[in-house]
Amino acid sequence: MALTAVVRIPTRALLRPWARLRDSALGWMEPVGGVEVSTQRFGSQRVLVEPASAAGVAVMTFKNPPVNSLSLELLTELVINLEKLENDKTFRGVVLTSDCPGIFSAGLDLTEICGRNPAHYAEYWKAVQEMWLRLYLSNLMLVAAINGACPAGGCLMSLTCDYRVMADNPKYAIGLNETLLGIVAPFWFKDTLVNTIGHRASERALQLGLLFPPTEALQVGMVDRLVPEDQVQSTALSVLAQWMAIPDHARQLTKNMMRKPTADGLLKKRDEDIQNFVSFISRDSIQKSLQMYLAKLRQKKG
Ligand SMILES: CCCC/C=C\CC(=O)SCCNC(=O)CCNC(=O)[C@H](O)C(C)(C)COP(=O)(O)OP(=O)(O)OC[C@H]1O[C@@H](n2cnc3c(N)ncnc32)[C@H](O)[C@@H]1OP(=O)(O)O
Repeated sequence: MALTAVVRIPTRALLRPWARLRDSALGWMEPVGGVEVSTQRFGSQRVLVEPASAAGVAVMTFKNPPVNSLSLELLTELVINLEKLENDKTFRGVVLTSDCPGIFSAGLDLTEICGRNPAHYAEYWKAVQEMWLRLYLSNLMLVAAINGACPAGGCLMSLTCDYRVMADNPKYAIGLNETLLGIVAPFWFKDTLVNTIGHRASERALQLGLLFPPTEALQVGMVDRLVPEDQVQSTALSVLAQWMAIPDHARQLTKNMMRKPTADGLLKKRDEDIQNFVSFISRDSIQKSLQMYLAKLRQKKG
C-alpha cells in the first residue's frame, strides 16, 4: 500500500454509485476531476480505513456527520472499501466503528426515503440491499465497535458483524425501531435479528420497535460484550485477535453455511423487494409519518 499517493475517484461515479462500483471492481481510475482519496488510509471521504497495529486487521470508521446516517454516498463508499479489503488478501479482520461522538449510526438516511421520486427510492434501496449482502456474506471477520446510539439501519449494519462490542453507557440504545416511525422492517432485517436473538425476542422487539439500552441489549443477545466507552475499539481489536487464531478456510465455510440460506432469501427476490419498498415508501400515509418523524427530530433543538 503506498503511503502518500493520492488517487482520484471520478465525479461521475459518485453521482452514479453503481457505475462507480463497477469501475472500482475493474480498477478503473480517472486522472482528473473528482474527489481526492489518500491511499495512505485506503479509505474515502466518509469511510476511513486504517490498518491496525495487529497484522491482518483494519479499522473502518464511518465519518458522515452529524449522525452517520446511511446516505447513498456512505453506503456506496462502505461497499467499495469493503471490497478493497476483501481483495487485499493481507486483511482478515475488520473493526467497524464511528467517528461521530455518541452515535454509531442513526440508520437509513431519512432524507433519502422522504420526499424523493420512485427512481431514487429504487436506487437507494438497492444500495441498502448491497450493503447488507456484502457485509452479511463477507469472508472477513467483522467486529462492530458500537460507540454510540445504534437505531434501525445502524443496528442492522452491526447485526451483520460476527461480534458486537458496545459502550456501556445508558444514554445509548440499539434496536430495530422501524414501527415507531410507522414503517415496517423488511423480511431480511427481521431474519437478521431472528438469527441473532431468536424468534420470540425478535417478535416482541420488532412489534414494539424496542431500542435496548446496553445492559438489556446484552441480556437479549443483541450485543456480545459491554465495556467502558474508551475501551470499545481496543476490546473489538482483542476479540478479533482471538478469532484470528481460527484457520480462515474452516471459519469462512462455517460462516457461509450459517448465513447463506438467509442471504439467499433476499438474493432470490431482490427486484421484488425493491418494488415492494418503492410502493410502500411512496404511499402518502407513509410519507406523512416519515415527515412528522423528521420534523420531530429537527424540532428537538428548537
Ligand atoms: C420499508 C422501510 C424500511 C426502512 C428500514 C429502515 C429504517 C431506518 O433505518 S429509518 C431511520 C431510523 N433512525 C432513527 O429512528 C434514528 C433517528 N435519530 C435519532 O434518534 C437521533 O438523531 C440520534 C439518537 C441518532 C442522535 O441524537 P442527537 O445527537 O440528539 O442528534 P439529533 O437528533 O439532534 O440529530 C442531528 C441531526 O441529524 C438529523 N438526523 C438524525 N437522524 C437522522 C436520520 N436517520 N436520517 C437523516 N437525518 C437524521 C436530525 O434531524 C438533525 O438534523 P438537523 O436538525 O437538521 O441538524
